[in-house]
Amino acid sequence: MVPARLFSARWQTALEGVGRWTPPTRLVLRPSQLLQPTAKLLSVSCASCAKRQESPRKKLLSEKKLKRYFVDHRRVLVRGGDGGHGASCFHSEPRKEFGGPSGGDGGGGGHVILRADRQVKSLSSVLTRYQGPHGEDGSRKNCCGRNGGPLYIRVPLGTLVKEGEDTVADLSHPGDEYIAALGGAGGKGNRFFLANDNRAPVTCTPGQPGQERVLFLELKTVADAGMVGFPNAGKSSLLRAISRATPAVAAYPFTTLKPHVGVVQYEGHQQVTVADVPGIVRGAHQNRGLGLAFLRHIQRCSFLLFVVDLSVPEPWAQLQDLKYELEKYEEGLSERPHVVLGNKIDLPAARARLPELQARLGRTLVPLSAATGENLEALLLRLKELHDDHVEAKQAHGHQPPSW
Ligand SMILES: Nc1nc2c(ncn2[C@@H]2O[C@H](COP(=O)(O)OP(=O)(O)OP(=O)(O)O)[C@@H](O)[C@H]2O)c(=O)[nH]1
Ligand SMILES: [Mg+2]
Repeated sequence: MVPARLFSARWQTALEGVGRWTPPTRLVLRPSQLLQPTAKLLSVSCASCAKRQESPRKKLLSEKKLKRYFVDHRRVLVRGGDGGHGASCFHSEPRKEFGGPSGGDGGGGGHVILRADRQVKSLSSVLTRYQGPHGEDGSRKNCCGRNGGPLYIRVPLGTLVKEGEDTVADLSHPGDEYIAALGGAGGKGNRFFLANDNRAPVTCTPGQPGQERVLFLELKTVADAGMVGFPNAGKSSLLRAISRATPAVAAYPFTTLKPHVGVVQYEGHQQVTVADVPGIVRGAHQNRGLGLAFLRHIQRCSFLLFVVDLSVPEPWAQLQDLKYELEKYEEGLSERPHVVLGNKIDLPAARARLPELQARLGRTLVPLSAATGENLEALLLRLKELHDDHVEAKQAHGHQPPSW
């Protein structure tokens, strides 16, 4: 309650006789605010003067900065390590002048290996060229050179490895590995060529050069559900409402510049991952807007959540456009199991358009409001249904993803 003495006598007289009056919200002060000046004046508390000790929190990056750190494709030159050369020498010691050939073999060069790692979120940490460790040369006294160890490149889950037009690997599970470049074999020392008819070979062979390849790494976000919608439809707001992900929300188009994945938790530790990808505009398949770069993130999702803004004049046209763009990008993409989320039903204009869209779509439509949380339970239930159907289909196909 606000103490009466806070208002001046002039205010009090002006307000008398007006009837019931409630103070405007900006005049309402919280008790902590009222006490603050007194505490400062008296300065009796050491604690108030002490520097506030807050636990260090991770600095939140703006969406623009995140975009800079988020790299979803990379061209990489990988080269395996060269094999070490074989040695050519002869053993000799007092009283054993001709001890025979004793040149050791060279060590093998190290492979360059791509490994899927859950900790890595984008390809920004991947460099443009990698060289595997070389093998050591062989040496005297039959000593073989040390092998070059493997060089691991950590990549995010859902990385596709392409060479030219061909996809050579798909690293979608933690720990998946792909040998990007083989190390060269080590050369042979002259000891290797010792034979009955040749007791003193001088021949030794050089190590093989490592394999060299140019690979294209492409990241496709791996999530169960993908949110597809025009900019400002409320995709990020929805993801915030149903998961603990915190994508930026603002009233201008293209607020989201990189995909965000949120995890929706259900009872029994069941989890469904949902990806919020940047908004899609008409002509996205021709690379308009941020389109093409992010349509590939949708390609990987098992089922889709079309988000339409019910407050715009013709929401069904938005849905048609979205499906058209997906279909143009990849045939059959819009046919995947999906549900249409009619967002912003808290607005009167949206409520007015709801019956018409409901008549067109029937059960596929889930009207809701990310802002007020209205009908979010229906979305969570449908999401679980879609997920369960997907898991069943996967099991029926012997753990193979169903063909769309
Ligand atoms: N009234 C109302 N406003 C909403 C609702 N959901 C989102 N908004 C508003 O719509 C605007 C856009 O929301 P976002 O969540 O950023 O939309 P988006 O689809 O992620 O947009 P992009 O990232 O640009 O593709 C914001 O101003 C939100 O506050 C809703 O249910 N009701
Ligand atoms: Mg967004």
